[in-house]
Amino acid sequence: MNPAPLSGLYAPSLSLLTDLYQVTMAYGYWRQGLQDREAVFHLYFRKAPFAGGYAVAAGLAYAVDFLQNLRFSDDDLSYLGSLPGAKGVPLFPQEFLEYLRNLKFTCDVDAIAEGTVVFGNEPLVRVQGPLLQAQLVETALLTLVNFQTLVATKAARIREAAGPDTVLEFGLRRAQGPDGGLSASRAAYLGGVDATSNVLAGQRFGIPVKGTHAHSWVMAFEDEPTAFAAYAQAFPDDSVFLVDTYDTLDGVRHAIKVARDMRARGHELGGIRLDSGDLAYLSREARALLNEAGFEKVRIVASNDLEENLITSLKQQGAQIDTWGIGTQLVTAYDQPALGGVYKLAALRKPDDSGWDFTIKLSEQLAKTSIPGILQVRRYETEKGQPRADMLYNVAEPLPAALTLIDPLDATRRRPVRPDAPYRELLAPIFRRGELVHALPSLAESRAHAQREVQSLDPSIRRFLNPHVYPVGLEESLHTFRTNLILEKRPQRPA
Ligand SMILES: Nc1ncnc2c1ncn2[C@@H]1O[C@H](COP(=O)(O)OP(=O)(O)OP(=O)(O)O)[C@@H](O)[C@H]1O
Ligand SMILES: O=P(O)(O)OC[C@H]1O[C@H](OP(=O)(O)OP(=O)(O)O)[C@H](O)[C@@H]1O
Ligand SMILES: O=C(O)c1cccnc1
Ligand SMILES: [Mg+2]
Repeated sequence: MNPAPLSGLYAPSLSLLTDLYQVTMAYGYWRQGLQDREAVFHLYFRKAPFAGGYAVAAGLAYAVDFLQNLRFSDDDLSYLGSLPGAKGVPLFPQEFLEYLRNLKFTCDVDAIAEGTVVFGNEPLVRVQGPLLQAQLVETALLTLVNFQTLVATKAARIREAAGPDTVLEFGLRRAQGPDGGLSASRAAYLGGVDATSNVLAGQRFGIPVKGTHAHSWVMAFEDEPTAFAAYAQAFPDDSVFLVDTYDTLDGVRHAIKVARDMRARGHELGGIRLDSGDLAYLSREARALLNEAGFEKVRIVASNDLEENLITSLKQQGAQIDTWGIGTQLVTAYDQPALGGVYKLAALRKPDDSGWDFTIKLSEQLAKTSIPGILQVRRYETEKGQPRADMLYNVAEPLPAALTLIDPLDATRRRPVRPDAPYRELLAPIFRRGELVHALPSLAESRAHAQREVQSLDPSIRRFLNPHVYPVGLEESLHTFRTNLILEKRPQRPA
């Protein structure tokens, strides 16, 4: 068989996109007769990435595709059946594989919409259903949501720095492989860039595709003016010249010369691109040369290892750049290459069906101790829609009349909730008993939602340096329950 490594990469029916231990646990649960015990898991991260104040949720559309197509094919089952245990006997017996063959995803899934701003400890996805199934999907959900949330957040930061300028994503060549490149282009667009150079992402997701040309184009001709003229011949109305192959300001002069010829033929040069040197100085000089020659509308594109802090600095230096091309730093989330999202068991139906056992993972660090319950995130907002504070609460327990938020890391930090405070609930039903019950928005709609969401945050939470910490609290009765559960589970050793 000749494997076609790319063709299936995004086919969402990747039922073996998992860690082996999910399948071994599934078999173990099945042997114990625990496969259908109702369980609740939450997917959440603990700290916003890039030392920032927020994250932009992304990846849900991929997760939905994955879950909708969760079915073990004959190929999947024969592969699992071929796995040997230590003594050479198959790791998984045939009866279990038959069980998997008939397995249908029947869980309830609630999730926060893509593009919504989210904070540490908030479940982005909640899965409730048969223990075996809810466990089995852990790894896929994490890999689909972690990376895209990370890149969407990076893109939102770059958008913040660029303000109204155009931002182009140029990352495919430096991405973490083809999947990294494709899902990064999607997440970057969701998070706020305007277009991508990645043509496959354009085709698959409808993202606008844009680009200039490389240094090799200039090097392939006898001199720079000839190269520019040749490009203009091919693209009389869609040319952006890369001017820094030999000498940037000479390059600008050559671009102006060709732009004059273009204008004489009824066409206009779109822009020039700077890809090295002092981008602040060179862009100012280039702008002056272009304006003097009557080319005020020719855009100045900059690229070269840019990211949000450099963009901010260049703007402070008076750079005359109106289009930012960002590759490596964006698609690899260079300064924080992974979001540490986790998936934790938070509730199990009691064996006699008389209610829930809420479960907790203890840790030496309170920050890593999980939150028990069947959680919902309630976002309190001002009348103008500015988020003020989020409350995590257990939907399986009645809410008291008077609500207080308690910081999960410092129980002395409390905020009473005004009884009339407007709010919205962030987790919305996506699947009910395995059926999709939610019409997913288009990528463009999620992108517009992300822009509104980020803009609605107070600037103190959006800033890059030591952002203000957005308040996320546990509802008081949840806090009390969790504290008591920690005390109950933690061994009390005598001093
Ligand atoms: N005015 C500026 N202030 C701060 N950083 C800048 C400024 N101009 C450029 N930079 C950044 O400095 C870094 C190094 O720029 P430099 O011109 O040395 O590029 P380079 O990688 O050496 O160029 P080349 O790609 O031609 O080798 C890049 O990340 C670039 O974005
Ligand atoms: O810098 P990034 O944000 O990753 O943006 C993409 C980079 O890719 C291209 O050149 P490449 O890096 O391949 O060659 P160069 O470094 O010689 O310009 C382009 O000219 C940018 O510099
Ligand atoms: O179109 C461009 O200018 C481009 C595309 C990919 C990488 N760097 C630049
Ligand atoms: Mg480069």
